[in-house]
Amino acid sequence: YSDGRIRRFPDDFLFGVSTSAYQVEGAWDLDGKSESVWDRFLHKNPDMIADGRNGDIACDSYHNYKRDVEMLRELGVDYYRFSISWPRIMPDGFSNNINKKGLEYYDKFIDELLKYNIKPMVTIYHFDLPQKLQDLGGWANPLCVHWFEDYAKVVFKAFAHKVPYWITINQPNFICVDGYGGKANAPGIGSSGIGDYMCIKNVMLAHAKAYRFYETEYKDKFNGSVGISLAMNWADPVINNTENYQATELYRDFTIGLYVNPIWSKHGDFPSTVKDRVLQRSRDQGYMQSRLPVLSPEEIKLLKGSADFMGVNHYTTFLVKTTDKVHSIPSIENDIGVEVSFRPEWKKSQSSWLRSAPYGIYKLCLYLNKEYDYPAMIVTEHGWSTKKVLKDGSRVRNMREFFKALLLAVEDGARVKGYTAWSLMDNVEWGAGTSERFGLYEVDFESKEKTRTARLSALVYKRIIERRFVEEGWKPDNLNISIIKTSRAQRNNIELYFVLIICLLKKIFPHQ
Ligand SMILES: CCCCCCCCCCCCC/C=C/[C@@H](O)[C@@H](N)CO[C@@H]1O[C@H](CO)[C@H](O)[C@H](O)[C@H]1O
Repeated sequence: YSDGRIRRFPDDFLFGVSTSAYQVEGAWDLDGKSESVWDRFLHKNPDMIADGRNGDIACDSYHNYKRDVEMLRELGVDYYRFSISWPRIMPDGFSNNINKKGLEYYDKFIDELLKYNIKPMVTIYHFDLPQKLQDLGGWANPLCVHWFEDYAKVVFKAFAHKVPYWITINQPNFICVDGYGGKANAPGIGSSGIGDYMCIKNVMLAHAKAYRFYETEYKDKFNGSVGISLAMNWADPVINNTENYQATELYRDFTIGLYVNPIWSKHGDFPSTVKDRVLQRSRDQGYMQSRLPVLSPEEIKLLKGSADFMGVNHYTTFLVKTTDKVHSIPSIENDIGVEVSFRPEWKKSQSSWLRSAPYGIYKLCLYLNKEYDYPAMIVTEHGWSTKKVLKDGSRVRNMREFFKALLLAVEDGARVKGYTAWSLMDNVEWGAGTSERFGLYEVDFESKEKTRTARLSALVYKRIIERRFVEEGWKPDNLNISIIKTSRAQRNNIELYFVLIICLLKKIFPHQ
């Protein structure tokens, strides 16, 4: 996936970085914010956090947001993807109680971004449900679709005029499979094979409701783009025989198709392979109905076409093979019936689930083009974890190789419009605490100020954004980073002023 040729990023390709509220903001109970499911989960289970650090303070971006914007200016990014915390805006979860101070925080933060021509890309929901709604069933309760719609309405009303890019929901699979099916992520319900599927249906519908609301109320006025971010790691068969090939296709249908099909496929709905498999397994297990809830014709219609872009969160590739291993019953794992692994030669990161296999993005893009007719995509997350180290050569290598494969995919027809590095800075990696560092900037969590320091990867990313191609072997003299150039938007403005001045001069002195 790299033929040695240098490819340039298209002129309209945008670069950004990403974080989420729980992972960076801190101020967990300040200025009227209420408890989220992640606050509750990690407060109740401190032993589950790898290094004991939860999101109570995190990077303290609530107080350090100006420094965060300064870092974005140092990098020279076009946009910043961050999320809004539902319990900060609506402490009871419902629209009857809007926290003015919460809205004010995001308003001044967005203004700070706009001041420097950095476009906000807002994720409306990145895992932090108000605990009060969880007490009513959370995403397993079909009413959560309407609770989320109301929350989205409040956020759109407040910021639609300032925000050009919206992501309704981040990674339904992480919310549902890990949080409702499993116990390792908040809210840790552990209803595998049942609660996870109920949650998936509700989360997908909640997304569609929010999309339709923006489409009706704000699209004409502000012409923003609204998408959804989906976890899309690539999967290949361990050995290319028919059995493993079919198992891999089914694995993709369960991990990618389940979320992509309802929005981007021609006929909408969950993939028939998934519906058939869960129905068959459910019956075998004595259930009278499928554990996967049905989407009604109206719901299929609501979901179909409900996104302006596909947010692709891509980190790695898994190798798939069929298995006799007994997964718990019922469970999604048992419904799929496979085992995953990595090639031993793929470089390890600091996270057990993440190895470097950058070719996966090329294959993923071509797969999405074929299956879903060339969707418009934005890579809304891609990154690499290390220990606490400033010279992060492994992140630089992984990023450069990824870009080469991505550019090849673009040349071969992928409509990828932007790339978002995860993450701007080290943050609270959910249950892993701060033991897995994903930041382009290192954060000193011991310091009161949560001091941020640019890593080697920050300088390399900055250079790629400036030059718009990957310079193999380029190294900075040192790790100093500063704001040395105006952003691309500012440069465009300067060019525009220049043209206007020339026109004006020509008018004043027509014969010169
Ligand atoms: C030979 C040993 C084989 C081991 C194989 C391990 C198999 C693991 C099983 C699958 C687990 C999948 C885990 C994938 C997770 C990512 O897609 C997910 N973490 C991405 O979510 C985003 O992650 C960011 C960094 O982790 C960040 O936390 C962000 O908030 C998330 O949106």
